[in-house]
Amino acid sequence: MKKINPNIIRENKVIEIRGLQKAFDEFEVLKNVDLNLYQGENLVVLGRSGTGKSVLIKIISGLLRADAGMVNVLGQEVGHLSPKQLDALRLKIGFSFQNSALYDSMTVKENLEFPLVRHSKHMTQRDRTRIIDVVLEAVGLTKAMHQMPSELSGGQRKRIGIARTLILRPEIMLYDEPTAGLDPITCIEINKLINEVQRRFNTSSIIITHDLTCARAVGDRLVMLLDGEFKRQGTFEEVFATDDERVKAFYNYNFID
Ligand SMILES: Nc1ncnc2c1ncn2[C@@H]1O[C@H](COP(=O)(O)OP(=O)(O)OP(=O)(O)O)[C@@H](O)[C@H]1O
Repeated sequence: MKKINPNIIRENKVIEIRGLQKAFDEFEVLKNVDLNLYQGENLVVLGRSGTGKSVLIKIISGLLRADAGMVNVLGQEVGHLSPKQLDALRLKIGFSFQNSALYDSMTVKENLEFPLVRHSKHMTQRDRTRIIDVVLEAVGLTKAMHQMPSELSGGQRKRIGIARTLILRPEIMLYDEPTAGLDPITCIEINKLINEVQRRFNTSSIIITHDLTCARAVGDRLVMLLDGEFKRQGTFEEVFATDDERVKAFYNYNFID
């Protein structure tokens, strides 16, 4: 189980969502979502397939518009931002997606350089190299600097994907299924890395996962989406201390073979 994280600042909500609703035609995916992400916190979002976790992430990052409710990210109401303001906000959010989508024709270094060249045009080559060194060291892959993505294992690619996300020093990290498709030992390494990123880069994170071992290792707090609302929240033990069959089924799926 994760130790108590002393770096969470509960007075400071980096994400605040109230009464969020989103439907596609008749299908109400998010019915009434309230959510806080506190500064320095790792928040795990659990939920069965199709419950709207990705829709939630897309609304937070302004890729989808909510039908109703308030979504405030880093002090800004996402639904009220111009495209330019949204782009600026997105630079403060790091996305780590399931297929870390590295450019296959570029070396690891070139992959990491790409966001810097694009978004920090006035940075010197020396500063770029320094930042690349910092993030590669943080993910434990300094030796992979000149390798091609095809020469890396799935776990290493995941690490480089996280390094590329960190390179612009985001305040918020969004991890979508960070351990999907990885073997159990590599999962443990990625869980450690998620906690290390939180500690070292002082990020606040939302981690979407079905993997309860991951949830227990990285989550300071967990929330579970059930029928379009967050009906359970707390520590791992608190979330699963219930007779609700839907929650029990989720637990049993993970821990009983
Ligand atoms: N752009 C869209 N248009 C129509 N329906 C959509 C759209 N995006 C998502 N949905 C529907 O919303 C529901 C929730 O989708 P979402 O991708 O958020 O699920 P999820 O909880 O992330 O699932 P998974 O764990 O499988 O990724 C699904 O039924 C999906 O078909």
